[in-house]
Amino acid sequence: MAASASSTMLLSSKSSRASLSWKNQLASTSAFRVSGVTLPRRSLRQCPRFIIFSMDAKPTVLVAEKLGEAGLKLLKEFANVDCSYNLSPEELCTKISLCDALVVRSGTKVTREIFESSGGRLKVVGRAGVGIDNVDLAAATEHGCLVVNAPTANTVAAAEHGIALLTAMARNVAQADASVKAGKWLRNKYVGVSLVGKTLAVMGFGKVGSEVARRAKGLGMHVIAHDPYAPADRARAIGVQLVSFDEALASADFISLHMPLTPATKQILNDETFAKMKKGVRIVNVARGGVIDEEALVRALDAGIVAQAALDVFTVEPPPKDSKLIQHENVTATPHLGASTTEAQEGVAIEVAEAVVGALKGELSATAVNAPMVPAEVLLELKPFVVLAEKLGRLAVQLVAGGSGVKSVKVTYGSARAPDDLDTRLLRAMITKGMIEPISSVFINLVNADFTAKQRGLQISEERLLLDGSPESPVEFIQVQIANVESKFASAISDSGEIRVEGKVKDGVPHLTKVGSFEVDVSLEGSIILCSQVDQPGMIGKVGSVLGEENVNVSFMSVGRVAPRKQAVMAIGVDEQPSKESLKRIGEIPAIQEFVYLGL
Ligand SMILES: NC(=O)c1ccc[n+]([C@@H]2O[C@H](COP(=O)([O-])OP(=O)(O)OC[C@H]3O[C@@H](n4cnc5c(N)ncnc54)[C@H](O)[C@@H]3O)[C@@H](O)[C@H]2O)c1
Ligand SMILES: O=C(O)[C@H](O)COP(=O)(O)O
Repeated sequence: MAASASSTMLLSSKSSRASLSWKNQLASTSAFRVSGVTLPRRSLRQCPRFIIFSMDAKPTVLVAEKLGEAGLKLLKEFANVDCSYNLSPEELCTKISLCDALVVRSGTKVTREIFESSGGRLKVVGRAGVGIDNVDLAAATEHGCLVVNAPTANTVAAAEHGIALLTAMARNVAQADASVKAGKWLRNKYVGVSLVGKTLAVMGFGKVGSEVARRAKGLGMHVIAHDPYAPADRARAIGVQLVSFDEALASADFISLHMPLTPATKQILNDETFAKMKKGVRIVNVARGGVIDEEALVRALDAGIVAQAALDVFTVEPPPKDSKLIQHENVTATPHLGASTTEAQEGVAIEVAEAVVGALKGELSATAVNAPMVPAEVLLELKPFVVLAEKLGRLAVQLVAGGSGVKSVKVTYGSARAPDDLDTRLLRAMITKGMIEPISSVFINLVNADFTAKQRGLQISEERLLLDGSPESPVEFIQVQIANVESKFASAISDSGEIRVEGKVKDGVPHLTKVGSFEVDVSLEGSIILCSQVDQPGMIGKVGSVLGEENVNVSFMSVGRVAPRKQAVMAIGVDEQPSKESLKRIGEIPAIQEFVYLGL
């Protein structure tokens, strides 16, 4: 098999200029990285197509917002880096078709138009921070683009800023500072409130929320938290009680917001919920502006329900200059500074650069936002089965008669592993890839496999068959069945009426071991010819000599039969594609009832 036909990278695109150039370079490359492991070139045939990347190629990374030096250095070691800040949406759309990865902070909207304008070249979006609400994840997934973020490096900075706002608000630091600078000395006006003994409700008890809680306890506050998804024992461990949303609102003197902006949290603080709060409550928001209905907050401030608010984030950033909220005397505002410490920015830059480089190298990222995370050791173990899965998908779909329309696919994994000890997402993605790519122009990868299958109305159900024996190998066999279709090779229809192909990995090489109800054994390394006939002597020789005359090398031959001299299926592995003329001659061999050539 030609290297260029089987080699591309994790997130490549059929139409990508970059992947074409990588493919060209692959032809002269002697080693490849597969999920962090360097493989010799001859291992290519056994590698899943979407996790290979040529170490010689240099992708292009567009850094659209200021990134810490250490991160830039990491990116430059691996890629051509274009730092272009303050691009207009139109300029970004123009540039993106020349880029394999894009790195942003919260200031760039990564819209559907950007993915569409990339022409399939954009493989990775790196968000140098936590929140990915500025990235159209659905569009990224549809375009097979991986989104990675930097979820941990700015946690402490955000928590510290939350505490800074909490204490500054309670003591009117910002307002008092402005008044002193204006030549005033208003000691009575800026009398604050104490924190000790007050109840703080942390809304969203994730990374930042729990760090805020820890620090607030150090200030002597009574801390409660609301988070429908947080484990109670994690809260208990730092002396925080998890409470319902309404209970948090009703009992808090201070509310600090730390949830992501999602459809469920959008404007979660609104007229109705402000009405449930203690009069004189104080609110801190270092999460996202959109979780507060800002007009309702102004009303609540005017009504004295909310005594003060300290806000780092806004629905529109920057907010309009004449915003009533910003201008409100009881509001302290900062320009989205939560993550802006020197330390956090260096950390975030390194975290995102590592994730982007890893993704471009074909490693499955630990910080992937729109793809399942498959740990490296699982990936390594599944590698040969991943190849098998794709090839079975390719075989199965080629056996479908034209006009049948594939709707329902059942995959059975025979395994001695406990059910929760086999992660099949990667295998499912490869079967999907094998089935869809030969019949469409879409390039399938782990990011878009399930989405694309769903979009095409392809239902893939999975079943585990628990086998006796050693669970050393993750999978004993994989069976792919396509229901409710006709086959162009009738013998591929099983006793139960579906097209069925089954395969195993033998000595690291994928083999086809069943077609319909016939047992065969042929290595899935080249392409395959399947013939059906009544079992009789001389058939292998007849077909072999037609192929030999054309110098087509036969790599494997195997005959599966119901019983001696009864119906049989002959599977022939070939290294080269036979000509139409040779295939016609095979079909004309009198004993052959039907045959099909299946490219892999
Ligand atoms: N201002 C800044 O510069 C800055 C810096 C860092 C993070 N952030 C923002 O802070 C927020 C939290 O970041 P994180 O790193 O802690 O994220 P995280 O994912 O660790 O925590 C978010 C928590 O919110 C919880 N949550 C989800 N829906 C909820 C709901 N309806 N009600 C209550 N809780 C809910 C989740 O269960 C999770 O525990 C994000 O919005 C992030 O973008 C802002
Ligand atoms: O979600 C985040 O990480 C913060 O909001 C930080 O955003 P920034 O990278 O734009 O500072």
